[in-house]
Amino acid sequence: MNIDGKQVAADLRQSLAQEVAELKQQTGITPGLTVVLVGEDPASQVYVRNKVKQTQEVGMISNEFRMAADTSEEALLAKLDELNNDPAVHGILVQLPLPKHINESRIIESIVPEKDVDGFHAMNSGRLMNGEEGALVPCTPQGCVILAKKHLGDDLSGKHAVVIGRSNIVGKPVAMLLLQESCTVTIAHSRTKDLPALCREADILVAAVGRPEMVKGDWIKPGATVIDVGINRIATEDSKSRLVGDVDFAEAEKVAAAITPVPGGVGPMTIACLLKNTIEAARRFGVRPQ
Ligand SMILES: Nc1nc(=O)c2c([nH]1)NC[C@@H]1CN(c3ccc(C(=O)N[C@@H](CCC(=O)O)C(=O)O)cc3)C=[N+]21
Ligand SMILES: [Mg+2]
Repeated sequence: MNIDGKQVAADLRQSLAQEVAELKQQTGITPGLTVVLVGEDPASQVYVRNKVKQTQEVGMISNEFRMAADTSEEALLAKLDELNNDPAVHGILVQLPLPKHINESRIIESIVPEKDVDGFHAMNSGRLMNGEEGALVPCTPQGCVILAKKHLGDDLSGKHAVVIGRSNIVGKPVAMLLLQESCTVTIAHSRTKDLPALCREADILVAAVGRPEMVKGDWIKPGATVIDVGINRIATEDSKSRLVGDVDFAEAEKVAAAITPVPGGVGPMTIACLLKNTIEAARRFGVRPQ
């Protein structure tokens, strides 16, 4: 069975539009999301365009700043300082990866945690790790858990979740969320021994490695729930390209009980959860207009 992330994301955005309308009516605050894009990567530009469109569709304010690829770290920090202090901006997203001459973690830590809608700031990741209230939680991991629950129901307790990938953006935070759901969590990575055998133990398999179709059908336990985070563009014979996940979908769908497709799985959920975080930030920290 396919888990239809596109549909789940559309449903979520519809309820977010309702929340935005209520927040506006009750407080006069319109949630505002600002995306900062450094450089000209065409894939990033498509992604930013989708984000802008969907932000506006739910009734939020969308702003976009494009800076040249050779922008200095100081110039980017100055821009973020301005956005940190702008009361109309509730969420700030700096599109990653950044050009090599810019120190990514320095940039992430310079966003005030209250506006860090990616949830990458140490204050937010620390709160997530400590199980404290009030963390802004990374978007893709939130999307993964929502999609897993779509198939399995709200109670994930006792399930063995295997997460392949240990990035700060997906692997580590999704593992923390699944632990919070009382799963038994294993984090696997490039040095893991006998990865196929480990994956075969998983009730919930989250693939977040960025290697096209790496996870094969015989890595999957019959009846498992497979969440494919990978978005890999590969060349096709007709010299075009197509998107594939980290999971060999054709093989895996025969074995799994449920699997997220690529495209139309986790990707749309990431954007919907970004909007959700921005509304949350506006609700908690937004200042009523005078
Ligand atoms: N600070 C930061 N935060 C991010 O969340 C972030 C980032 N930087 N850098 C780039 C990656 C990538 N990413 C995607 C999100 C949604 C889709 C998405 O919606 N994909 C659609 C279709 C894509 C297509 O057709 O090209 C899908 O999977 O169905 C893709 C990619 C967020 N990222
Ligand atoms: Mg890795």
